[in-house]
Amino acid sequence: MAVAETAGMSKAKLSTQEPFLRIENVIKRFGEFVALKEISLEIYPGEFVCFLGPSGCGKTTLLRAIAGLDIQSEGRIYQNGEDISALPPSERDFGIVFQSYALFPNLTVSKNVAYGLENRRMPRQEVQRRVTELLELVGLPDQGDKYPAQLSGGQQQRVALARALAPSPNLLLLDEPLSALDAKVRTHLRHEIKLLQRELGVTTAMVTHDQEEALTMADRIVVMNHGVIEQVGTPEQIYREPESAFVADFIGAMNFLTGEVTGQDSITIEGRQLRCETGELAVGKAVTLALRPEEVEVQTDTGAQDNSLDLKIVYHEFLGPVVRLHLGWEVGQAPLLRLELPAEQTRADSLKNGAPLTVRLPARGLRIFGRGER
Ligand SMILES: Nc1ncnc2c1ncn2[C@@H]1O[C@H](COP(=O)(O)OP(=O)(O)OP(=O)(O)O)[C@@H](O)[C@H]1O
Repeated sequence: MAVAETAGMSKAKLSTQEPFLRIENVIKRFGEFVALKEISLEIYPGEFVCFLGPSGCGKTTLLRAIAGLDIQSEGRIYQNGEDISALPPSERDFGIVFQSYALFPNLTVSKNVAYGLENRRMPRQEVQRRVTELLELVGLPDQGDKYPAQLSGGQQQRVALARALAPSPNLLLLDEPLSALDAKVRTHLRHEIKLLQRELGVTTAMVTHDQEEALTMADRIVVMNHGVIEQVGTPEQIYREPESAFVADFIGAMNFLTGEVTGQDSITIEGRQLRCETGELAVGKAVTLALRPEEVEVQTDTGAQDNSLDLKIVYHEFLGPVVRLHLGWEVGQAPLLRLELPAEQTRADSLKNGAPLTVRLPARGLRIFGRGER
């Protein structure tokens, strides 16, 4: 099925396919406030796409526009080649799961799952067969006669998923489906939803503000901020090649250093010269350098090396498997960099606050953004 092919598909491959969902210049206003500012996006058959961003960035508004629950103020939405821009939700082809399970409390689990099918006047026997199939699919084969209040949060969310999938929609919309659950259940269900989505091959868009959720579940992540899309890419692209300082900061941990361009391959930070590809940037331009903590190298051999800095441990935190070090010029000053080292490879006596540490900032890891972009 399309899913196996879509997972990890390259950009080039994706663009040769017809998108299943095409969002074109969508604007959504609430009075004076513009929640979505000309959003354009294509989602391909069988893809699992996550809308990720901070609170208020517009991800739920975008999902609701796709569902027709909040019609966009401008722009068009096409699903499977059909212009659905003005269709009411009842005439669109999707299943949706909300954060709050939104099950009918007075109906049994089976009746909840059957709800959409009975509305479509499916014959009773067929409804029963489908409900049994769905409950098995979500791992609740024996719970049909219970009421929602008799189930745990995770189980209720499985029922909500079964209900959304019952009419075999071609599009599954998930609005923070896991955020009300405790951490262990969340991680487990994350994996199960992903497996189920692959098995069914249903095109899926999920809203989340949890970057780990997006990184582990999505084929592609749409990073949003203030009503615009900052970047669209595979989890790896988003993590390794952030296109803006916002994305670099929002996904994973990042060190930011302020500096100034001094040549085509050099930058200074606080008077120290670093080798770094600066491309077309003008000499004198103020920039922000970004480097992941795991890209900072501890220099053990003596002798001057490119891009090395003699720093001190300003403070450190023991996190079990790793020790997080905050490094700066002097103890008492704001730290400049942070990095993590495996706890078992670090001697406790070498980790005293104030202890000197020489680190290297490899040129290949340094990303440059214009100052003030964040
Ligand atoms: N019905 C509405 N009336 C007025 N403003 C709204 C309405 N719905 C959303 N907004 C505003 O639009 C912006 C985007 O809201 P949206 O719910 O899409 O954000 P979000 O990214 O999903 O955030 P969160 O993670 O907090 O749910 C917010 O500033 C919100 O206050």
